[in-house]
Amino acid sequence: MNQDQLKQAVGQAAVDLLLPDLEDSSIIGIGTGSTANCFIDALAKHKGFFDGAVASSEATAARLKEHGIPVYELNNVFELAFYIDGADETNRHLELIKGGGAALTREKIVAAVAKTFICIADDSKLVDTLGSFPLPVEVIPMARSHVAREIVKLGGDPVYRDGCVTDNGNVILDVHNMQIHDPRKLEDQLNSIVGVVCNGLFAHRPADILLLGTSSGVETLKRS
Ligand SMILES: O=C[C@H](O)[C@H](O)[C@H](O)COP(=O)(O)O
Repeated sequence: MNQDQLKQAVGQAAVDLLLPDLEDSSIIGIGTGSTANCFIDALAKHKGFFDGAVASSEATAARLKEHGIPVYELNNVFELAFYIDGADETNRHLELIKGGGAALTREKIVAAVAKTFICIADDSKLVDTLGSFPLPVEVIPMARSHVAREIVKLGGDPVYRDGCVTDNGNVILDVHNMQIHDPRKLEDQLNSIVGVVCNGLFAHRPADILLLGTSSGVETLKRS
C-alpha cells in the first residue's frame, strides 16, 4: 500500500471505531491535513448518524461544509466526546509533533476539550524520539525575531516559514535540529517565551488512541 492508501485506511478505521458511539446529537472534533481529510471523506458517508463537527481550521471547515456536514463554533458546543486528527510525528507514548499545516493552535484547543483524542497516521510518522520533523511554533508577528533568539538559546535552529499566515493571523517558526528527549519540558519552555502563541508539541495532551496504518493493516496503540 502506498502512503495515500494508508491514510485512507486509517481514516476509515477511525470512522469504524466511532460509529457505534455516535448519536443524533454527537458533535465530533476534527483536525487538519491530508489524513484528517481522508477521515472526513469516509465520515461523510454516515452523516445521518451524527449532528455535526467542530473544525480545527478554515480548510477543514470548508471541506466539511462541501460534504454538507454542519460546522459548529467550539464556544457553542458543551462537550466533545472525540477529536480525530493526524500528526507529523508520534512516539510510542502517543506524544506528537503537529502543525505541519500551520493549524497547531486550533488543533490543540479542540484536542484539549475532547474526552478522547484519536490520532490517525501512517507508519512513516512513528519515531523513537520526536524532533526529526521540524517543530512548528506559532508566533505573534512582531515577536518573531525575539522568539527565534530564545529558541536558539534552547538549542534549536528556528526557520521562518516564509509566506505562511495562520488562521489566527500569526506566523510560524519551524525548529530544526532538536532531538526531543523530554517533550513535556520543551513544550513548557517554548510556551513560556513571550510572543509564542502555541507550539506543535502535544505532550501534555497526547493522543489517547493511535490508529497506525501499516502495510499489514491498521494497528491500534493505546496510551498507557
Ligand atoms: O497543522 C497541521 C496538522 O497538525 C496535521 O495534522 C499534520 O501536519 C499532519 O498532516 P498530514 O496528515 O497531511 O500529514
